[in-house]
Amino acid sequence: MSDTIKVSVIGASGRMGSTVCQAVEDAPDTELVGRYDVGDDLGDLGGADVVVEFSVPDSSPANVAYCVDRGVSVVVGTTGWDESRLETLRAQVEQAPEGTGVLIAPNFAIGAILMMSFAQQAARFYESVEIIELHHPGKVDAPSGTAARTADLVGAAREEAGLGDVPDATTHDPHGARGARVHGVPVHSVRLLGLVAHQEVLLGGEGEQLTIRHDSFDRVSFMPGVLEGVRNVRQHPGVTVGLEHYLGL
Ligand SMILES: NC(=O)C1=CN([C@@H]2O[C@H](COP(=O)(O)OP(=O)(O)OC[C@H]3O[C@@H](n4cnc5c(N)ncnc54)[C@H](O)[C@@H]3O)[C@@H](O)[C@H]2O)C=CC1
Ligand SMILES: O=C(O)C1=N[C@H](C(=O)O)C[C@H](O)C1
Repeated sequence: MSDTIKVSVIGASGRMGSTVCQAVEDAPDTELVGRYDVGDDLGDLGGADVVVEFSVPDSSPANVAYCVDRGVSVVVGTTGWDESRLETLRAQVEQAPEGTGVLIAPNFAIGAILMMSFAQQAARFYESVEIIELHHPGKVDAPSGTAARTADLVGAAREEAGLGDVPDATTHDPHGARGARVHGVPVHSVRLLGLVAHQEVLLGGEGEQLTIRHDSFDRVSFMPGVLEGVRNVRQHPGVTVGLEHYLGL
């Protein structure tokens, strides 16, 4: 392997993809060799060592499979990777050339990764928990991948601690005002002009509340994490979910 990592970006015209192209061009140890967006022939992926994929939930699995089939490791930021999609991907990676790695990260911002970890740690101490995620109105998926992952981590920690359902007397909710339930955790999605990506985890106990909040004010907040993924994905063969596994968290 040479020192410079050749990187192609799929979804390169999008909000995230274009920011990633700039970050790859600016970093001293990466070279941008391909930009692909909807309708483009992925061809030989520009001869990339690593592909970064930020497209849409319904297209991401096919894009990632294309790379994996060719033994090209992928850093995936696109959301929507539920357990059944992950299972299919794991089977594809098993058939791929040895050493192929895929990193699927619902959120690359260090603060968001810490927020999820803190929420997971705190979950067993509180009877009540709710998640509020707030994003720009251009976002196509709800709840956010970060909120879904946080709810999974918190829900699993609650189960392990023997906590039951969150206390909630609601019996009449004709408009769905109590939000969605993900792994038993109420999740509320806000879409508002001016926002980028924000989340609060509210934990409530008798006479107290703990609020864990993270804000991404700019998409540059995701770039150190994306580059960390690019630099390390080939040393992590197979499928890894969450950048925390590369950070020793
Ligand atoms: N993991 C993370 O840290 C973050 C993840 N995201 C996720 O990244 C994804 C993209 O977000 P944005 O950039 O804001 O969306 P966007 O809508 O600005 O960009 C998506 C791009 O993908 C392209 N595209 C659509 N279908 C395609 C296909 N079949 N092949 C190649 N390109 C295709 C679109 O033309 C567009 O240019 C979303 O799933 C979002 O939730 C967003 C921010 C951070
Ligand atoms: O679409 C976005 O913008 C974001 N998507 C990811 C998600 O769904 O969690 C990460 C971050 O919240 C920004």
